Amino acid sequence: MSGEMVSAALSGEEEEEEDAALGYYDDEDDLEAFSDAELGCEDGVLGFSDSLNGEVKPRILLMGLRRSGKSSIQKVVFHKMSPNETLFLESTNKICREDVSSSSFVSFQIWDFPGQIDFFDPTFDYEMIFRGTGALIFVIDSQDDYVEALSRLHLTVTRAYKVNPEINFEVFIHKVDGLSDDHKIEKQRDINKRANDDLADAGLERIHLSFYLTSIYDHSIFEAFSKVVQKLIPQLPTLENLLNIFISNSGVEKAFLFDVVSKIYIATDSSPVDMQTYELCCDMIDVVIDISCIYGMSDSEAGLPYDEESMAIIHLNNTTVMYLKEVTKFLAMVCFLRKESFERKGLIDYNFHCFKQAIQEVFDVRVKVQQNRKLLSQRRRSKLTMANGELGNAH
Ligand SMILES: Nc1nc2c(ncn2[C@@H]2O[C@H](COP(=O)(O)OP(=O)(O)OP(=O)(O)O)[C@@H](O)[C@H]2O)c(=O)[nH]1
Repeated sequence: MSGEMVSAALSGEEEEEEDAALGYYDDEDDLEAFSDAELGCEDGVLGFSDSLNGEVKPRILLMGLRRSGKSSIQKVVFHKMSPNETLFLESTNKICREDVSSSSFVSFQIWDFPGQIDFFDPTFDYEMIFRGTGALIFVIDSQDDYVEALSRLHLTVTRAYKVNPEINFEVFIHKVDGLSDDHKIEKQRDINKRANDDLADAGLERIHLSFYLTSIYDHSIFEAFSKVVQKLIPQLPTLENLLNIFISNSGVEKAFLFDVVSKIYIATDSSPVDMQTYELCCDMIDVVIDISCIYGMSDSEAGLPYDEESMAIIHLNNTTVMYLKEVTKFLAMVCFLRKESFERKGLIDYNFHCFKQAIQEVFDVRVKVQQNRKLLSQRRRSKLTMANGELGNAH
């Protein structure tokens, strides 16, 4: 009965285009607007002008003073580096940009600006950088004196806002692992107040800053990143709704949609998230990927050992079952349910199948819109070229 309800609610088109679904987020074909020389970049994987890609793959900048922890955050979240190894990371001496986009749902760029370089130098095109940005994360080292960091935050935020008022400004009060709970709250209150006072003095109180306490030594950095990314996903309400329908019809207590590489959750149902549940999900993803890496791949294979066959079941000692299943190339669902509910695994799997189809339909719409816009702009361009040609002949 419940299965039918879900299938009725979720199913739409009959055809299942698995390959298309798996390739939703590939945006390399669309990177056309700026040449590498204009961008001053080294690897050339960039498409600032392409706002559509920005919608499907949220684009995020990570900025902050020297040694605030930017590279460490990137390495720990996206490269599975252990926090202790970041002690040996070398400081970046020039403006350095790195893309994290090929293996994850999250498209993410780190702009590492060494302290002494003025990135508002007229030869440096900051307008172009901010124009295509969805979120700007500014990292402040909470264990250091943060007066300079706050003035740079103010400068960065005000300039960025002028270029693109749509940017979400996210402040990571970082390295809080060394602080007591009271001290953490006190730091957050102080930084929040000073940063907002500076904006008010400049008559810019409409700029909204969000603050997070983070550390690479626990899950707070993943949790904060999840919240930043979720704000940039236009399909979020639909994803949440689908997860709500799925859990209520399957006897599941909690379900998360995870980006497997980064362990960022891009959506969850509307019941509250507690940190422990989230940490368990992260641990489960680690176990699945690590075991698959060691035992699931042949020597010739490369890349992430994660495919449509990927799934795992873990029975906890408190009668809770954790169930992980592949949704797309980058995404997995992790759910929590009671042992009794798991006896109806057939129903859960059927509902999951409907859920997966619905997710594909959601992203299909985006792909179609993207393709239509591309076609339209191509037509416009060729019309313009023809008109110019005719004008040239008339002369
Ligand atoms: N205690 C603590 N130390 C951290 C944390 N994150 C980073 N660090 C340390 O901070 C130092 C600087 O980190 P980096 O990641 O190199 O900082 P960065 O901002 O990239 O520095 P530049 O490349 O100079 O701009 C390293 O020794 C890290 O181990 C954290 O959450 N807690």
